[in-house]
Amino acid sequence: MKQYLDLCQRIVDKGEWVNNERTNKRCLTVINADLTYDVANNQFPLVTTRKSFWKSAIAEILGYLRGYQNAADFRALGTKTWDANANENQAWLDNPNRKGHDDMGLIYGALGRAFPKPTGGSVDLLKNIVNDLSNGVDNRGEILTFLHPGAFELGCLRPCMYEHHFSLLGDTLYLNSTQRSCDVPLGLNFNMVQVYVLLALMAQITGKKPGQAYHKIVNAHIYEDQLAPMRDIQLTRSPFAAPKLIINPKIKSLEDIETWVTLDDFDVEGYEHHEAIKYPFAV
Ligand SMILES: Nc1nc(=O)c2c([nH]1)NC[C@@H]1CN(c3ccc(C(=O)N[C@@H](CCC(=O)O)C(=O)O)cc3)CN21
Ligand SMILES: O=c1ccn([C@H]2C[C@H](O)[C@@H](COP(=O)(O)O)O2)c(=O)[nH]1
Repeated sequence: MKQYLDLCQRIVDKGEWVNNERTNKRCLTVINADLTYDVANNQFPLVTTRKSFWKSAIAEILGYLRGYQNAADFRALGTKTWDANANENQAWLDNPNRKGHDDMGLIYGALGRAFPKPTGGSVDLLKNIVNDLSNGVDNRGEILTFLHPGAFELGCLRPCMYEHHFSLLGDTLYLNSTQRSCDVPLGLNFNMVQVYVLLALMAQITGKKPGQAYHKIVNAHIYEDQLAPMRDIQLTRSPFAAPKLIINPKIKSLEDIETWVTLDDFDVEGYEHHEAIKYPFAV
């Protein structure tokens, strides 16, 4: 939590204003931040200086792992967070590749679960990684990527957290996740949860011990209409201790994640938080 607040404070104190064309808003911006999550000791990086809707964040990452590309599928899992990007962004509404209401196009898991090969056909990156790790193999390239520059015009948004690289040292699993663009008041709340859950879940289904998760952020920003609530409300609050994440131990395979896992299989213990803050969302 301290590292999150430090990043917010750094943006407020040292950020530079950058005009963003896609959203037509200005963003107070810094370049490069490195966050670490202690999954080994179950220090769940949930924001406590406002109420965090952690179940929505887990629904998003489950949807990515399942290869979803439709906002209705994300709603069925328990989050409405993709509705606006699927249905309210004019550039995507005008894009001839959009296949109707709720379509998000070729994004995130839709790419990572069927990454097109230059020679034809596709690779299920996630399945290969799970197979390797389950067999104790780390080929130094256990990379789940959602980034395909040739597919940008086929999706409603380029992936923000675009790469997850898994590593084994003995029977301990590590994760390095990379994010190109980060809406710190809204998105990062979720992204910290997602990096943590991804390592915890992958360790559980491959029979490894979770170690640390390292989260690299390149462009970290606060939109102009989010600055006052961040600076004048959230940053004046004192954080509470980190809660614990409980994952149903019956989740044992990638197939479990693909078929029956729901948000009921996740719980948080000891979550003390301040009141919710409603931050504006830039579409
Ligand atoms: N501008 C922007 N910021 C983002 O963080 C973001 C995007 N766009 N587009 C793609 C996804 C969607 N994400 C979202 C979308 C909405 C919320 C949001 O409204 N959060 C509220 C309430 C969540 C709830 O009730 O479930 C919050 O207070 O955290 C968060 C992340 C993250 N990503
Ligand atoms: O997981 C996510 C997804 C999105 N975001 C934020 C980062 C930016 O504010 C927007 C995406 O806009 P781009 O113009 O494509 O950079 O969404 C996030 O923080 N986390």
